[in-house]
Amino acid sequence: MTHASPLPHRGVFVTGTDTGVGKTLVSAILAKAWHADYWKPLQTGVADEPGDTPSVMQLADLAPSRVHAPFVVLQAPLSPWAAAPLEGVRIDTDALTCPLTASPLIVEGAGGLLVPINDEVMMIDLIARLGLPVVLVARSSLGTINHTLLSLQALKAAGIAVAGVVMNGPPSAGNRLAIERFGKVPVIAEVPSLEAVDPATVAAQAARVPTLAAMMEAMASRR
Ligand SMILES: Nc1ncnc2c1ncn2[C@@H]1O[C@H](COP(=O)(O)OP(=O)(O)OP(=O)(O)O)[C@@H](O)[C@H]1O
Ligand SMILES: C[C@H](N)[C@H](N)CCCCCC(=O)O
Ligand SMILES: [Mg+2]
Repeated sequence: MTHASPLPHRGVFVTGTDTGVGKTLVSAILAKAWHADYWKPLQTGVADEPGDTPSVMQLADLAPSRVHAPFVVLQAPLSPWAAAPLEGVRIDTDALTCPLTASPLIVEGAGGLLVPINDEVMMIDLIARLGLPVVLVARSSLGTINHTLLSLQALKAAGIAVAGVVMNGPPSAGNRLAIERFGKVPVIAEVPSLEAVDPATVAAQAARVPTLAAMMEAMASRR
């Protein structure tokens, strides 16, 4: 497959304040909303579950050609740094570049920003190298202010553009206000607790997110 880093307007990197915070659900919502392709380059934990790629394909109802195979798939439900040596794998992040796509691309990370990929490279370093702006997924509940502001601080220090935060879980106006005020980034969507996570509920949430162009224009106007 031919790979090249896409231009910034060509998509986003979906990261989170933690593992299990809702990155895959939000990636499916954004892929549906923006008619985007999806790529999870570093997939761990397939000993326990099929992985995020088939989930997004099903939830966003994506054709197989819109879903790009991971760069590395590892069995253990651990960071890539911990899971790779268990299988004798060395992850060469220099060889890791975005697939060339005709549509915008949603790239989903593994865990949060300071998850190690190998002895030298962390998730945040990979994001910086791929050059896509970030959508940060955060829990809506108590404790999220600290986790979200720490993540935003790390992104700012690394010079990574942040398109916005998605808050996942029961809406909290107070937590949203704190994140927007102290983080100086917009909350672009609030995804409530869904009774079912399926293509219909994903489509309903997709109808509520801003367009990719509007989000990118707003980001550019903040610079
Ligand atoms: N708003 C929500 N309503 C209902 N269930 C949710 C919601 N958000 C996430 N979940 C469920 O919580 C679990 C974890 O979410 P998800 O897989 O999206 O997390 P993740 O950040 O992608 O994790 P990982 O770091 O493993 O990639 C999933 O079973 C998902 O369906
Ligand atoms: C297996 C799991 N679902 C994720 N893909 C990997 C999360 C690694 C998190 C590491 C950590 O922050 O402690
Ligand atoms: Mg995921």
